Amino acid sequence: MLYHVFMDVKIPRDLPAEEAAEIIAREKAYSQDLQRSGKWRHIWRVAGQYANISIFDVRDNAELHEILSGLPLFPFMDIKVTPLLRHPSAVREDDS
Ligand SMILES: O=C(O)C[C@H]1C=CC(=O)O1
Repeated sequence: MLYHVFMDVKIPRDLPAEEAAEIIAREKAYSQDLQRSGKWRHIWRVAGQYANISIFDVRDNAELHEILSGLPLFPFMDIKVTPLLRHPSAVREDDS
């Protein structure tokens, strides 16, 4: 199943810089592993915001929840999930 996920990052200002940098480095490695696996299909920075729009291709809601709740930045993000399905007018074969 495909999911559109909006992640809005809100790192508290009083989090020590070293701790924040360590969490961000772990987040990057976690994200890149999932991108290489094909489960995290796309990630785009939202211009002007510390936020991203991502597309996940996972088995079901439970797998998506497991992945998102395992994000090192999970405690510091607002996340909105939109499940997607193929549009009946889509012509591209890879839109599913
Ligand atoms: O920077 C972000 O958008 C948050 C997060 C998502 C992947 C990653 O490496 O960082």
